[in-house]
Amino acid sequence: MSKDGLILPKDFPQLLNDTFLRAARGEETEHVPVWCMRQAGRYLPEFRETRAGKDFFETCRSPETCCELTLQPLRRFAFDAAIIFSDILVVPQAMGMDVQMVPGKGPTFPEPLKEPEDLQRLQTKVDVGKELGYVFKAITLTRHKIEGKVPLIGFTGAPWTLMSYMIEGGGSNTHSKAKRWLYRHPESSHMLLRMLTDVIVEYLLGQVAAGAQALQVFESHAGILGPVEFKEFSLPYLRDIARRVKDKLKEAGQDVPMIVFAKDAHYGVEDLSQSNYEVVGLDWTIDPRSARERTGGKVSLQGNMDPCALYAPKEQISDIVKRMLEGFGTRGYIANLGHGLYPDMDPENVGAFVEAVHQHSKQMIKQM
Ligand SMILES: O=C(O)CCc1c2[nH]c(c1CC(=O)O)Cc1[nH]c(c(CC(=O)O)c1CCC(=O)O)Cc1[nH]c(c(CC(=O)O)c1CCC(=O)O)Cc1[nH]c(c(CC(=O)O)c1CCC(=O)O)C2
Repeated sequence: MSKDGLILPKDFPQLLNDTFLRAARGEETEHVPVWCMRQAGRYLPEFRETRAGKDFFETCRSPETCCELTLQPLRRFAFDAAIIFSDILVVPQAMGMDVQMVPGKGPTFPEPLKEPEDLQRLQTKVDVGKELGYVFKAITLTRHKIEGKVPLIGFTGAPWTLMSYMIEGGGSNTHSKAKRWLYRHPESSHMLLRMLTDVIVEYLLGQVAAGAQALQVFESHAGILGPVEFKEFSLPYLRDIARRVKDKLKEAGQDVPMIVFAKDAHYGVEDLSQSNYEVVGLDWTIDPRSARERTGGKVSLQGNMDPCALYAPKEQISDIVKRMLEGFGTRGYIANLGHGLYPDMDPENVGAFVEAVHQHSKQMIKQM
């Protein structure tokens, strides 16, 4: 245990494939590592079978089921990393909000935050270990059961994305209720973003203590902000999270790569590459070569094939992957989609994507 009480993971099986971790740190690899956001998900028949008839958040609270769902895609595909099965909305729940996953509708908050006074409904001091201990248990169990095959990624939603859900009460096209707060109640907005940041820092540290070997922060709703609002309401909190998590981990002698994925935040790529994250995740609307130029070799990059390219015939997927690899280059690069897998995707095409990344990148690296 460190002097600050961060209990470090131990006694886990030895890691057999560290390609993903090396790529995150910009080190040499034999092939480009690949994983997919939402790789444990509804596109897999075995996922649908395990989830059948069970409430979504009940599933999230069962460490055994989360472990099983996390491992399912690894039994089919040669992914180079796994991401723990959970959801970003467990954080608002830990802060005292009721969140339900309504089939066919998605996340629903029966009592969203409407006015700044509603912040009083939130727990000010969240006991993260108590409220989110089930995620930590799932991580520890999965770290054992994964048998060192690949590293396990922990994750969280970023403050702005969670704030927008808490105010909108669910998904939204305009996010106008949440953005209204930014323009009308900037101080209360900052107060909520700070509260979320504090919980997220503890949550990520808890995930590492439980066994997470990398961390991804999802700012899924970055694109709804303009550059000015992004710099005020998203970026400072993303930076603060990485700095505080890294400072604590350093004290404990731990070095865990962190990935920031701010979807549709084209304008923020330069800033994100200087925000204490080792890896910047990209959606498919950014050209790989321009992302490399704009980040100037300061970080590794992750992404960014259009998920819909998985609807293409397999040979075409292979060509698209080859083009993407040529654009990013093979060093300091983690192949992924530009967003999560959709429920109607064909698992065979996911397999073709993974195979194409490995095959083309091995050839490219050999020819260097
Ligand atoms: O693969 C894994 O093991 C983890 C998968 C995972 C799930 N949720 C998230 C992840 C991490 C990852 O993407 O790899 C994270 C996540 N949940 C939501 C968001 C925001 C967003 O989509 O706007 C994110 C961040 C990543 C992202 O940007 O995609 C919020 C959310 N959670 C669910 C839904 C409904 C849905 O139908 O997808 C949403 C989006 C609502 C909206 O605003 O449009 C529920 C959900 N979470 C996960 C699954 C499994 C799957 O994808 O099939 C689901 C579906 C519900 C179910 O299984 O019944 C897991």
